Amino acid sequence: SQTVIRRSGNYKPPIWEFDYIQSLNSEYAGERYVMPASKLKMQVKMMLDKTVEPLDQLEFIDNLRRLGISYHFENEIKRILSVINIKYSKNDRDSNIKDLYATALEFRLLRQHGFNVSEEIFDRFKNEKGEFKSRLCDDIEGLLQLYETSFLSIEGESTLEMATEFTMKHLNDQTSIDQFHSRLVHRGLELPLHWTIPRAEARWFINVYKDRPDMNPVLLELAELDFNIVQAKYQQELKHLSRWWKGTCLAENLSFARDRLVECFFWTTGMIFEPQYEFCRKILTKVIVLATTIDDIYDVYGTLEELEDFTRIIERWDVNSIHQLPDYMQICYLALNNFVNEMAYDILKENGFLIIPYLRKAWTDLCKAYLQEARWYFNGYKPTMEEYMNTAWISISAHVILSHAFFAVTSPIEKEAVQYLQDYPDLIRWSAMILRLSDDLATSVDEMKRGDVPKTIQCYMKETGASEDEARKHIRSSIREKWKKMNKVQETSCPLSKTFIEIAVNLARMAQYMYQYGDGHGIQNHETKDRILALLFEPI
Ligand SMILES: CC1(C)[C@@H]2CC[C@@]1(C)[C@@H](OP(=O)([O-])OP(=O)([O-])[O-])C2
Ligand SMILES: [Mg+2]
Ligand SMILES: [Mg+2]
Ligand SMILES: [Mg+2]
Ligand SMILES: [Mg+2]
Ligand SMILES: [Mg+2]
Repeated sequence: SQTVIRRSGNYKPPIWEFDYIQSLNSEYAGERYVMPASKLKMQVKMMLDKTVEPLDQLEFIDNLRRLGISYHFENEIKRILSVINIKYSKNDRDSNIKDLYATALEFRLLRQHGFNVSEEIFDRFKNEKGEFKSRLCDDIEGLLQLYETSFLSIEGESTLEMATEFTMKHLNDQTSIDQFHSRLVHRGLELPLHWTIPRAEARWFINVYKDRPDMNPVLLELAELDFNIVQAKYQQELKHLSRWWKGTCLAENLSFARDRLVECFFWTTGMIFEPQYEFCRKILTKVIVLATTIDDIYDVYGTLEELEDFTRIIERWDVNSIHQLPDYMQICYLALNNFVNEMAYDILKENGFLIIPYLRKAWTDLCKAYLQEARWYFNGYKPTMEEYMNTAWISISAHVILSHAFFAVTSPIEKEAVQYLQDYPDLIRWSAMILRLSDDLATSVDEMKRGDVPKTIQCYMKETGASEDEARKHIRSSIREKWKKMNKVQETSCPLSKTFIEIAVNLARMAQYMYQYGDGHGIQNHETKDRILALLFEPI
């Protein structure tokens, strides 16, 4: 047979090997810190109850969120915000004129917690021409709060749209501000709070909060202790997953593929961080590591004929035909089949609901999209932007990740919600689009070098004649537009749980986090390595 030329991704071996992961052993994993942590939580609850001034309550809540410990106080926070919301909606707001800082903070926290607030509240800060008053330029705290709040906007909210531009401009111009605020400003301009995953914010804000003159030592102590306890939990989960991954032998049998177990697990800690969702993180890590491997089969290694055969067998879900496949595809197919059956068994046992048809559909849709891209590549066809995006929002695998997440966190499983999910609702689509756009910004230059289907940047440049820089700028503004659609979806009622919606939104956040400095997943740049060290391996 003719010699087959196979591409290579030139992927480096994993940074963290099996033996290192198995050696992880944090003192915070034991019982020793359970009592001290619960004592500190009681103290914080009492402090929260004793806080009566609305602005103090809002700042307290915002600090709890940014320190990563608000999940312990959800009921208290909901109660406090409900009371504030009642006053807010009774038009009391005009009586005690709040400054921009308090107004923006209140708006952001109320909207974040699902209360219905209108951007008209900011009209008071505009001049007769409808622009923000120039005197606001010196109000750093106000500008910063308005900036962060503006990222919660939905389409049509022109005041918040204008607020983003206005605050970005004046925050960039700032010269004389104190160290604490300049760190918040720099951080926010790099990645807005609304786009940041909770764990990353917690690790960073704990350090900044520590230096604040008016910081609350009990809050700081609980934040540090809780961060370390949760991190130790992650390490236990990672050790278990690393044994599973080694047991599949996929890394050595498919050595052309990315071997990125830790990065795949890291994705899941950004998507759902609360300790009790261990099962979900384990499922999602397996989904992402399998998607990464299969993606490399289609993008790097498989011949078109092999890929056609693999896709056909996936479509039929026909384990009896895999003897026709080359060895590397047989073992990968069986790993996928075993994983799907294992998860389906767990869910059938727990919920009495058979999910195999739904998982099959997700993986089949993914492989068909992968095949479409491979056909374009091998035939040298350059898709239009529309053709590309119609396939690429599926090939980025977000719908697979989120379908599995749904079944992992939803109990009982209602048929109506399952059907709603099967049609890939807007929430899935916008999260997938942000993942796809972020991924293409970071990975497509290397993908073009090695040989791959033209991605968003290349399609846009071909279609409009734009330069690469203009294409990147267009994609970044397109990401902001997708966020407005996602912010809208969060408001509309749908049969999906708040927990699941948060996972979908966090997937978009995690995409921007992983790809902020280039391909953090495949190329393992030092920024992503440092972030994984800080979030998964190094206690505060
Ligand atoms: C989890 C993922 C987001 C999905 C599978 C691995 C990824 C990191 C990414 O990998 P990539 O090769 O960049 O995807 P694509 O560009 O080939 O679609 C696609
Ligand atoms: Mg203050
Ligand atoms: Mg390898
Ligand atoms: Mg691909
Ligand atoms: Mg790829
Ligand atoms: Mg890519």
